[in-house]
Amino acid sequence: RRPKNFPPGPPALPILGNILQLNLQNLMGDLERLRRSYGNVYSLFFGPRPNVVINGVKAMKEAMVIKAVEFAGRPQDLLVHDVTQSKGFIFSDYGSSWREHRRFSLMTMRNFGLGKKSMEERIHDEIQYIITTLDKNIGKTLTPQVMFHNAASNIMCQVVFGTRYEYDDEFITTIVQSVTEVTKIASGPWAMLYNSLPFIRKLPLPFNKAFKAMKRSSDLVLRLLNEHKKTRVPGEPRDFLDCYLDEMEKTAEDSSFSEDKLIFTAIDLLFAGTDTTSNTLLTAFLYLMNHPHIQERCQQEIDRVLEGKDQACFDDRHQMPYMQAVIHESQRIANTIPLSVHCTTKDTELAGYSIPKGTRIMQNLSSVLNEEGQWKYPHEFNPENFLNDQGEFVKPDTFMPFSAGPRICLGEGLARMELFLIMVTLLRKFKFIWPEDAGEPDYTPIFGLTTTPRPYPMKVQHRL
Ligand code: HEM
Repeated sequence: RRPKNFPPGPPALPILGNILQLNLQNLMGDLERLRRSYGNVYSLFFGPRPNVVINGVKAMKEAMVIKAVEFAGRPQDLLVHDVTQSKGFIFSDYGSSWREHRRFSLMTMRNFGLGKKSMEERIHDEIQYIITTLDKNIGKTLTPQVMFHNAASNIMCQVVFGTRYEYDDEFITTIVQSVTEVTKIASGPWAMLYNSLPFIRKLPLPFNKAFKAMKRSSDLVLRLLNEHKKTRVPGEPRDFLDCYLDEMEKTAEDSSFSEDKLIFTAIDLLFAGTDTTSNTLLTAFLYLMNHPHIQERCQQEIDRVLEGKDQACFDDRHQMPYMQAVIHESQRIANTIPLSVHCTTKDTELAGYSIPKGTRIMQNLSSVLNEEGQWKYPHEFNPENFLNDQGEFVKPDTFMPFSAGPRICLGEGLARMELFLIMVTLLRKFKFIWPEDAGEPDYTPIFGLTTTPRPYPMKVQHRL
């Protein structure tokens, strides 16, 4: 039963709640249908537990920005939480451990050059590997999925482990495969059932594969951590692992920093920073190939601003309003994380409804990124969504692909830098062409924890 003055929603069955009425493979269509019936704030039962779904920018801001702390928790009984043994950072609840780890991670990434030149150099180094791959494929048709995935993963590996890996390296392929497997299970129907029906958790069902896959990853990171411990010089950190080990020595024994948490925080960063950035890049190039006039306009702006310069730097974005608009529009359309799960930290109210402490909250970010009435062209790929009448770049409040409030994406700065430098450098050098024999592009993405474009082919030519 819904508590008093709780957001409305469809009638629910005992034990199962609403799960039989939902497409557990892809919730997005159902969430939109229910929004039309019940409004921007409604509730659904996953098993016996009520979840409040938040849609649209108005309710999203009230929850995530105005009542920030009240909505900043994370549920502690989800599959992803159990798979990371409650030691990860992304799924940790609002509290001192999360706060200390968030502050530490942000500071460490900044010190490693986030927003500064050295991080730009690391990204440019990795771009050279993308260029080599593309150079080898001039005139041929390639599938860019693995290339962008490896590039994004290597940038994170440099930050976290201080090294990049060859694309066929066993360490990185095992981690990437395991993380992909966990992600796939965690966003599929078995995770929904695990999260909804606690009594099935001990049964030998397919969600157990997620635990095995995570164990493979954590064993590998532990191996790397042990190597780091042997070779590190205290006070002279080479990467995130070293910084964390320094921090553990500085802080009291009862602090929230521990080797176990380091392992899962490292995996979290790798996971959070790989699929997200690579899927956004894949979406951007899919649309740019099929909108050649937009691609050409980007290239004209890039050529003009970078004339006489060896390479782009992140500050060049201020001179590139059109490119900025295209990147932001790609992120809007990519809808990379369509849903984020939070939990209330105290009894609160939203849109006039009462929501008790500990209620699961589903933040439908997708509903904001294509909300009618908020965008000039909510349902089409059009950079004009981010340009005013003078052709200047403007970022509406409704642009929330990184979420908002205290749990806003920790890697926003890094992701924005990667997207800008990678897209500008590649568009300057290459022309991206949709192969003549590829048929009509299929823009319908594959739903998951991160939205992925369907695999597609790409042709490249040199421009200069
Ligand atoms: C285009 C790329 C990216 C997008 C669209 C994206 C989006 C998001 C979103 C929507 C959230 C959930 C926020 C919430 O629950 O309210 C999130 C959280 C997070 N992201 Fe990203 N992200 C991207 C790249 C990255 C990168 C490169 C990193 C690496 C450092 C990263 C690290 C994280 C972490 C650690 C969290 C959890 C924050 C917390 O719970 O306090 N993300 N991201």
